[in-house]
Amino acid sequence: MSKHIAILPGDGIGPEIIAQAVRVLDKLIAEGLDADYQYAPLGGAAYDEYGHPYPEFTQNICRQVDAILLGAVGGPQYDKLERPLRPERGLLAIRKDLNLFGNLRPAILYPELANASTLKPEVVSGLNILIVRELTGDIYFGEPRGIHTLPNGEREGINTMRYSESEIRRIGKIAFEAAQKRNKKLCSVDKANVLETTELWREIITDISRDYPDVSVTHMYVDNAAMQLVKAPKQFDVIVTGNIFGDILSDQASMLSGSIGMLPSASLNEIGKGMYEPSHGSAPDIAGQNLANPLATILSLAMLLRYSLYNEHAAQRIEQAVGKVLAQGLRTSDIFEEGCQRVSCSQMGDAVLAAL
Ligand SMILES: NC(=O)C1=CN([C@@H]2O[C@H](COP(=O)(O)OP(=O)(O)OC[C@H]3O[C@@H](n4cnc5c(N)ncnc54)[C@H](O)[C@@H]3O)[C@@H](O)[C@H]2O)C=CC1
Ligand SMILES: CC(C)CC(=O)C(=O)O
Ligand SMILES: [Mg+2]
Repeated sequence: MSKHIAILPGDGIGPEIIAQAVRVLDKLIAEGLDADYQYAPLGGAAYDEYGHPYPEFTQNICRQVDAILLGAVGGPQYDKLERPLRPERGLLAIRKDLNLFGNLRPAILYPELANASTLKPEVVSGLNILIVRELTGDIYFGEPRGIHTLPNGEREGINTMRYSESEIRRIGKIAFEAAQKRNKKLCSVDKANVLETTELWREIITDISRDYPDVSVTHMYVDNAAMQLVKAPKQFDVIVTGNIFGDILSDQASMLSGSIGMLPSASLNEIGKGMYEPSHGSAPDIAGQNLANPLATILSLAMLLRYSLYNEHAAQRIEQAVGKVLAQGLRTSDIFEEGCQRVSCSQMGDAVLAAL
């Protein structure tokens, strides 16, 4: 049965990087992949067209399809809008609406990029970490929130960090199962020395660990985890953490793999429906210049094929094609080094297509 995909280009570099991933998808469809796709706006693009960052038009499409491929949202022109209308709220809304609580962010260093990392090659060579980030809870969603005026006339900003036991259990399960398929090491990252929310997090992860005796579990405070990721990143196999800590640590981990332009992601619900997007944002500083690295988006398409279309063969073909173009010495500016050939976003797309 044909699979349906929604393509949400979004804002900034979103349309440029998505265009390259869609060329790859087109080629797979032309060669027999049983899938079709349609476009819908999200974020600032949706606000411009429909007055809302996650309009009904997009909701109706995204609720029906099997998988979604997203570019990125946001841009300075939207930063003065009231919060509920901002692009980033559209992104949070679609994640919540589709219950995409399980965010997988693999930080893998392609051997050819060992020198692109800002860390010494011996610190990062062979790096292969999976960050499992909870995506629909925590301080990004907790109520109350807002900016209020206190009785003394001073303003106060409020956000609320919250996690229920069931939310922790379901992300914990995903992380333990992922660790079982890898090197069976799970590090749960929290701030249980200070925050009750994460005291509960640690208690529940410890409780679940009894169901996975083959996985060795450690717990680490987030400040130490940030330091250890730079000091000795290869000590980690799978990291599980909440929404805000995972957001920050995954950007940090991206630099271990050379560039944030290399880090794909999958956001899954309980029935395998997923939204796939690069871990980076809309990069307004380079938007419209054909400079962005499209590989994180192309690798996100590979994850879509693996986790929502159950087509491991096509996923591996894409990942191998990315390996090949890096081995050929082609580099967008973010991963460029002496002796390599600097290419644009669309030229990188050309090369991946040719290598497929
Ligand atoms: N998932 C999403 O849609 C996300 C959206 N955002 C939004 O994106 C906008 C910009 O946010 P920033 O904090 O600047 O983060 P960003 O990730 O967009 O950019 C950070 C830096 O990385 C570079 N960069 C990012 N992706 C790249 C790529 N594919 N190739 C080459 N260089 C790349 C940018 O040029 C910039 O220098 C904001 O409006 C923010 O809210 C931020 C993070 C995630
Ligand atoms: C709107 C933000 C939570 C997006 C982001 O930074 C991310 O998902 O990594
Ligand atoms: Mg982020």
